[in-house]
Amino acid sequence: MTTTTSKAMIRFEDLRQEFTLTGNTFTALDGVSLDIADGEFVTVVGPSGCGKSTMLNAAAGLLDPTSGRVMVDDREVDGPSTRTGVIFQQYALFPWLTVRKNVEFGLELKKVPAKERRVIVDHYLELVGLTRFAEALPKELSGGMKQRCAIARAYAVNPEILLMDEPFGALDALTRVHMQEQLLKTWTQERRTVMFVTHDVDESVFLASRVIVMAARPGRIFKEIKIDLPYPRTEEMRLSDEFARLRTQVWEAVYHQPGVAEAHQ
Ligand SMILES: Nc1ncnc2c1ncn2[C@@H]1O[C@H](COP(=O)(O)OP(=O)(O)OP(=O)(O)O)[C@@H](O)[C@H]1O
Repeated sequence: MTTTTSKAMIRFEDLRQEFTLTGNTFTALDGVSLDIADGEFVTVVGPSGCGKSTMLNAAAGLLDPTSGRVMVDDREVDGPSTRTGVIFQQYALFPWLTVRKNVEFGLELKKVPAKERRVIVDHYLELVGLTRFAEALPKELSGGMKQRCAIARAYAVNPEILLMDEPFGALDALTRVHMQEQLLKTWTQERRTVMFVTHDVDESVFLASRVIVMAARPGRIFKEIKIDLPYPRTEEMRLSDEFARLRTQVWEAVYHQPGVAEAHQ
């Protein structure tokens, strides 16, 4: 399926990704073509193993495509870039650095002056609720707190593109909802382009202006669902009939695909 929007920030062009394991070649992605517009918020959902992370890793420049390519702002992706912030579910922090120093790390690399760094770090620590833990080491934090620290670190360098792979998966339900709201708040203010992989159908609908549903064997785009709910998204919206209708639509596209029910029997 090909989707064309006016100005693509991320463009997948007929991407095919094969992996060879113990002599067997496996096609993780086949014929993936997709445009994600500048400033757009796209979520990617689909059954386990359909290639969601592979697609995100290709956009992050962490893979060498078998054929096809990924373009960012009309340039072929051939490795990681500072324009792109990547947040994984299990994000490794530097264990020897405090929370503050972890968040500050990318800013030091970018040679941001110390005074400015402090303001930025304070802002993002507050955003993720870690102000009181600024001087703690990662080993002193819970899993959810570590993840929030990783998120603050990625946001702090203000990348144009955020690639997020199940970033809130390890958080408790309340923190997760808070982080979704905060992510949308920063996105509406700063309009980064976001590609967000999730297993959670509610999350996919709440965040996105477009949900991409993938199918497996081989991994490919199965359906796109436009989410016409206005921003800012509110708690009332989550409980609305329109949200319920969209959630059902995405749910059916993910779980009523041919072969999905059988794969889980
Ligand atoms: N580096 C790799 N080497 C070999 N196989 C891989 C590699 N990365 C992914 N795969 C395989 O490619 C397929 C797609 O994996 P991927 O992690 O992209 O799926 P996913 O949709 O993100 O899955 P999940 O929802 O379970 O996280 C899987 O069958 C996986 O085993």
